[in-house]
Amino acid sequence: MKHFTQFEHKSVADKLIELALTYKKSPRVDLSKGLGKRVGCIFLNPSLRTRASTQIAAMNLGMEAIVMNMDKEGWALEMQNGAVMNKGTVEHIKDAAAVLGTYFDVLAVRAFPSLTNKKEDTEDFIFSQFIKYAGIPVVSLESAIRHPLQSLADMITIQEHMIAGKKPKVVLTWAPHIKAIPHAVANSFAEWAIGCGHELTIAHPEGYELDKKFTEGATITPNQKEALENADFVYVKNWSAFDDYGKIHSTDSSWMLTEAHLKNAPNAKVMHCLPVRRNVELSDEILDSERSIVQKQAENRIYAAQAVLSNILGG
Ligand SMILES: NCCC[C@H](NC(=O)CCC(=O)O)C(=O)O
Ligand SMILES: NC(=O)OP(=O)(O)O
Repeated sequence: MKHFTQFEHKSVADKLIELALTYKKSPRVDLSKGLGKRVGCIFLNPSLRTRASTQIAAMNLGMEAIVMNMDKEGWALEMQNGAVMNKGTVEHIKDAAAVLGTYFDVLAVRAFPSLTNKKEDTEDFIFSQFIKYAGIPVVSLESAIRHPLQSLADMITIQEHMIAGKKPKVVLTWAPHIKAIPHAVANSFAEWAIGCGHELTIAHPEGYELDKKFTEGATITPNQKEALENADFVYVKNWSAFDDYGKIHSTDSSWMLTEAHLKNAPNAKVMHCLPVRRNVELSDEILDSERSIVQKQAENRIYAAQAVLSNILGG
């Protein structure tokens, strides 16, 4: 594997899930694999899970991880080719990424969307600049359009909790939020769930259609109640409008998932990537109940990252 940026193929996903579960049983079984290797974790946006789990994953492989919170402690990066840099930006991505490429064996990057420039965001412009100029393998720590390490952890978590021999009904439901939120987690979850062969239903209010390239193969409905019937896994997530790019069309609190929403889904496990706005997206009663597997997802972020780094190291 060169870069890790998106779902490639079910066979690759299956191998990564299997390797992650091996590491979960014996986290340090490959402790010598990454000795002498370094991963640079570049954050252009905040993080709790991705930041810590990627460092732990690297340490479990004997790698050194260096984290740079570029949004707070780095030079302001210029992304536009040919820019006359006489304003706020200090260093061009061409120069910065090339330097990072000489310091590290693997580069891991978080670069959220602007939610104002649809063209640049959908092309994953900023993230692609790192791939273009670093010259080493690049891992996505959430880009403008995808969050593949989250989705891999989600697929591992579903595999661990599904009933053997029963094809689970997986539902991705939109939830309210107070802010305009990226599409990356929802896009990626759809891409991986469909790619891994799960039966996926996506429920959202009118106006919240996701980019079709991620949702082909899913059943899409504005009827949350119907979607939730007999669900086995319910992934709760807010996203802003995609067509009317980055806008908030609804804050309808009836979409917040509560126990009452799940009366026809007695076995449903509830998922969220975290951080979650309690009692806005999801109720306390669900998050604090046996239904919630959000902590399992967060734990699996370590082994997802470890499987990906191990695969990139090769051997
Ligand atoms: N990395 C996981 C989620 C990141 C981002 N959440 C946020 O921006 C939450 C911000 C807030 O709640 O204020 C998202 O949903 O795409
Ligand atoms: N789920 C997730 O990516 O969390 P962080 O934003 O805290 O890294």
